[in-house]
Amino acid sequence: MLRLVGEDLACVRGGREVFDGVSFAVPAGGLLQLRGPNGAGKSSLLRLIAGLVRIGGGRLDLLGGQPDVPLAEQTHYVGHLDALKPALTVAENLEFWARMLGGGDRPVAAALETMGIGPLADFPAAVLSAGQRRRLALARLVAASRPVWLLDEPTTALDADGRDRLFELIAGHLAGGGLALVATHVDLPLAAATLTLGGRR
Ligand SMILES: Nc1ncnc2c1ncn2[C@@H]1O[C@H](COP(=O)(O)OP(=O)(O)OP(=O)(O)O)[C@@H](O)[C@H]1O
Repeated sequence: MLRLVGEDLACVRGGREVFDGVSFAVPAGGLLQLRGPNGAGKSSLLRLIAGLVRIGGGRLDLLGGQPDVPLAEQTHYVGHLDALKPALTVAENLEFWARMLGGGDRPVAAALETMGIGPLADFPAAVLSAGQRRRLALARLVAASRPVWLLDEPTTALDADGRDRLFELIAGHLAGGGLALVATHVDLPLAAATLTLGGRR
């Protein structure tokens, strides 16, 4: 069974230790909520798991995953920067991401519908509002399926409908045997374990 295990993890950025001694285990169907004050290292931990920040110490393993596929390629990381190409349409942006992520297994139109932005498919991404951009970034989760979701403040800019769609998406992912780590300052209406990072500034 799938299980993401971090043992005694350390992270150094810009020559400064952000955290050390961080351990957790998230099983299939599990949600780990990352809490802690600004600068505690929540984003750094997600980026470390996504392979975007080097591991400074400790071990990180995805047990029961695809042994020949690097962990980073089994994760979906949705960060603060929505990383959209403004000149492309909403649908083209998602097609681009689905290809990048090796997905395409689910139709782009359905992924846009899931986040309630189907009618915006042919709009240039440049004209989207902050909440619409966030919905498009989250639609990537649907367009390409990966077992480990790493979501950094995913509720930012979302209205109540957007949040409901996001929570439904996460719940469906967990019910399907995936797992998720979510850095957030708000309480999620989903059963979750909590990992609180300290506050070295
Ligand atoms: N690219 C970087 N280079 C050097 N240091 C960085 C970099 N990014 C973040 N840091 C530092 O790492 C520490 C942890 O930052 P991080 O963004 O992981 O915290 P966070 O818990 O997600 O904070 P927030 O709640 O504000 O989003 C901070 O001290 C920050 O200055």
